[in-house]
Amino acid sequence: MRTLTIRRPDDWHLHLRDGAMLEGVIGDTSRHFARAIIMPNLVPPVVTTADARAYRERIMTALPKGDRFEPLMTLYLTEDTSPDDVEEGRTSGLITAVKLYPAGATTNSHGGVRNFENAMPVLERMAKIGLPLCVHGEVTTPEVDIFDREKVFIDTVLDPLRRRLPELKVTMEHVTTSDGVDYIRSSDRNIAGSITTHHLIINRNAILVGGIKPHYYCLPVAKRESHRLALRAAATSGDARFFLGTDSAPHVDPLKECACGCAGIYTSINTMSCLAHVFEQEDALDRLEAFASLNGPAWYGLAPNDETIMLERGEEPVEFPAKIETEAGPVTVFDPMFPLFWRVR
Ligand SMILES: NC(=O)N[C@@H](CC(=O)O)C(=O)O
Ligand SMILES: [Zn+2]
Ligand SMILES: [Zn+2]
Repeated sequence: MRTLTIRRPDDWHLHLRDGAMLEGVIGDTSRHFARAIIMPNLVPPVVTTADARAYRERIMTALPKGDRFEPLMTLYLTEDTSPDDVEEGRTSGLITAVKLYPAGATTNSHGGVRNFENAMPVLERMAKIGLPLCVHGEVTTPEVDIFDREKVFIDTVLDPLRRRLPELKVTMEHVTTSDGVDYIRSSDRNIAGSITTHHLIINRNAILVGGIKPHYYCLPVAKRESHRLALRAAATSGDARFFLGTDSAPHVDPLKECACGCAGIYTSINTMSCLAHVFEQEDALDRLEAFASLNGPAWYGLAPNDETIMLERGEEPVEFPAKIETEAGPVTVFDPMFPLFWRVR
């Protein structure tokens, strides 16, 4: 049996939701991950430091007894966000990043930023105090094709913003294109990118071939195969600017299996098995630790975890449930469409 021991991983982009869903999913993260950046797109969103403090308490209450897990809180940037509140959140150690959703870009993002001019005072303060901005990098202009929205965002929003505020640290979250990978690679500082588990595994065929498959629909939407290959190359390269952000985003099945299904894929439960499979396929198992456990903390200025986890590759496939049952309803688990042999011991 092959085994691989790595530092305990962290998830640098996670949706835990709230209430019954939070209770139903948090154990799948805390079982393997020591820390996670918690997305603030609740209804209503987490906009102030006080909101984030209260949400953090709800997360800690929902945590299974005995699990050690540190939620790294974020604030949802609006045009009314107060620079002083953001700075206080940072200084008190509560806030790890501020999250930018272009208005209407994705699930629960209607309160996001429409006019960047109005967000400049906060962004300037963040640059000054070294607080990273996490971005959902897609434009929402109706004329722009959904498969081009990441590239157009880089050209028309992200790059101009970074030229205007070169000291701002920006995490380009859930990078899905070779354009995103190239942009990060070509910049010498203050930018990094997270990559999801599922974008390393599926391309857009998974959503559309052989019938419409809502459980492979997420935002940014999976792109063509050449982009998936670019993401794989980036993730397995060891380049410290790329790290894991699962973007595990649970929705109950009725909200996905309908005429207007929500975006989001649930991967917390089998991410480490999927990643070990991908890195093995790429002959890069020795770089899994950098991607899942080292590059992220380095970017966020934190120490890697002291603990380790052991992955082992068995002869028989590991079975994961097709769905998890939560008090909010069933949530379908990401199916990579190949058997998984690696498990976390
Ligand atoms: N990734 C998704 O497809 N959905 C996320 C939102 C997001 O990260 O854009 C969600 O909150 O459901
Ligand atoms: Zn997003
Ligand atoms: Zn997300």
